[in-house]
Amino acid sequence: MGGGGGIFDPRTIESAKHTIADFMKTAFSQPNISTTAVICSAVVGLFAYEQYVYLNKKKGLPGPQFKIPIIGAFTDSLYPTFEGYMSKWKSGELSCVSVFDRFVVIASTCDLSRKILNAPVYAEPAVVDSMKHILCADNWVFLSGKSHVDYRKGLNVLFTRKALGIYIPVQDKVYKKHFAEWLSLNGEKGQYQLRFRELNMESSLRVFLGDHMSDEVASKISQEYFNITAALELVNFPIPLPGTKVYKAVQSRKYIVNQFVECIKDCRTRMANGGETKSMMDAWVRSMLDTEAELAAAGKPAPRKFDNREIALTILTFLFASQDATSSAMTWAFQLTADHPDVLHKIRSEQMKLREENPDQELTLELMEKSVYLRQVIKEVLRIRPPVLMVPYQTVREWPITPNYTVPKGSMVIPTTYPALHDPVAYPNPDNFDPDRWGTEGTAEKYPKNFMVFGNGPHHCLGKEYAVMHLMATLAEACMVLDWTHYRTDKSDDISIFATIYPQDGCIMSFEPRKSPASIST
Ligand code: HEM
Repeated sequence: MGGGGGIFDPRTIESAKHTIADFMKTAFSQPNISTTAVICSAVVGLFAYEQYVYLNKKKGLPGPQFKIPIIGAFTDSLYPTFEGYMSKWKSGELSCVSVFDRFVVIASTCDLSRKILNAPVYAEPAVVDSMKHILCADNWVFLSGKSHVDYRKGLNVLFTRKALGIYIPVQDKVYKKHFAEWLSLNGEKGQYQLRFRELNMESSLRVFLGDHMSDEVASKISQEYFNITAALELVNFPIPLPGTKVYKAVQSRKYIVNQFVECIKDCRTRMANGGETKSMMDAWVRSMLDTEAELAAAGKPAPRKFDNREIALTILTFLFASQDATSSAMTWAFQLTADHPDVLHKIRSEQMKLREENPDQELTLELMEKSVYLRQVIKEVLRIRPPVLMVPYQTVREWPITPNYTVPKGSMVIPTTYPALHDPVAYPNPDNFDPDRWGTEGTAEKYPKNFMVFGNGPHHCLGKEYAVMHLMATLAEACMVLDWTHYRTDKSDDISIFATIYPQDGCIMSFEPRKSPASIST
C-alpha cells in the first residue's frame, strides 16, 4: 500500500503522505473490514507517519533517507564509533539523524558550532531525561537564562587564581601517591588508562572536598562513578527501572551525594572554628561566612544560604563535567609525550631550568604560570585529541540557522569541536602533534575561535583554567621523577568512545624512576 495505491517507499515524503491517506481510507471508510487488516494498516500508517515527520524535518540535509521505525539510529548511538562520527561530519556543514522521537542536527563547521553555542535565544544545553534522574532535576546545571548566569557568577570564586593556588599542593600530594604506586609495579607494562582515571578521581575529590573523607570512601566513589559514566549516553531508556544503566547511576549518585554531605558538615564545623582553607569546599564555605559577616556588619539582609545538599549536588556537577574529560586528556598527554621524546625532553628541560635554584621545589601556581612550553604541550594535546567531541544543545524555538535550513523546535542540535580543531587553515598538518604551533613562534594563536575544546558562550567550561593547570602540573611533576615508555600497538592511534575519547588499546605503558639526564638547555 502507499504511494497512491503503489508500494510504500519510506525515502520519499510523497509516498509517506499517500500511505497515510490510504491508511485513513482503509481504517475509516470500510465498515466490514477485519481487525487484522485494521491493525496492519494502522502499523503501516504509523510507520509512514513517522517517516513523513522525519522527512519533513530533514528536508535537504544529508542523513539517512529512511528512519528505522520507532528506534531510528538508536543502535548506532549505543555503540558510537569515531569513524561513524567522522563520516557524519564530512557529509555536510549540517547533517541529521533521528533517534527514537529525537530529531538531531549535527553542525560540523567552526562557524555553525560557535553559532549554536552562542545563541541562547534559540538553543540551550540539551537535558536528556536520564541526566535529570542522575544529577537531580533541581541541580543548578539545568538552569538557563539569567538564573543560570547569576548562579554561575557565584561559583567563579571557586576558580580564581587565588583558589587555584590553594588547590595545587593538594594535587601534588595525590600525584606523588599515585606515582609511587606506579613505581611499585617495578616497570611492569600494562594498560594505564584506568590508572590515570584513578589519579584524576582522587585529585578531584581531594581538591573539591579536602581530607574530609577516608581513602576507602574515595576509592568506593571512584568505583561507583563508573556507573554514572556508563549512563552518559545521549539516548537512554527513559525510566530508571531496576537493572537499567540509569537506575544503577542513580543509586551511585545517592551514595556519592550522601558522602559529600557528610564532608560538608565536617567542613562547616572546621571553617566556623577558623580552620585553614585547603579545598574548594573550604573556599566556598569560607566565602559564604565572609559575605554573611560583611553584610551583617553593614546592616544589610543576610545573603541566600546554600544548604548541604545543594553544595553536594554542585560538587557532583564538577565531578560529572570534569572526570571523564580530564582522564581522557591525561591519557593522551602521557601517550603523546612518550611517542615524542623530543617534546618530553623540552618539557623536562623547562622544568629543570625553572627549578634551577631549588630542584626539590614543590609545585606552585607561579611555577605553572612560568611553564610556557608545557602549556603549549597541553594545548596541543587538547587540540589533537579533544576530549569532548560534541556538545548537545536543543532548540527552544524554530531556528533558521542557515538561509537554506530551519531547525525545528525541540530538535537536538549538536556543535562539534573536532573539525574546527583539525582545520588545516588554522592548524597546518592538523594530524601532527606539534606544540611549537602554539606560542609566539607559532601561528595557532591567531585562530582563537577554532580552539573550542572548552565550548564557548554562556555555558563555556567553568573549570577550564583549573583543568589546564591540573594537566600541566601532572606532567611537570611526572617528568621530574619518572621515565615512561609507551608500547605502541596498531590500535594506539585509533579512538574509542566511552563518554569521551581514549586510545583503543587502553594506553599500554610502563613507569620507572627517572634516569634520563637533566639538561637545562631548551
Ligand atoms: C580537559 C578537561 C575538560 C574539558 C575538555 C571540558 C570541556 C567542557 C565543555 C566542552 C563544556 C560545554 C561548554 C559549552 O556548552 O559551551 C564544559 C562545560 C562545563 N565544564 Fe568542563 N571541561 C573540562 C574540565 C572541567 C573541570 C575540571 C571542571 C570543574 C572542576 C569543569 C566544569 C564544567 C562545568 C560546570 C560546565 C557547565 C558550565 C555551564 O553550563 O555553565 N570542566 N566543559
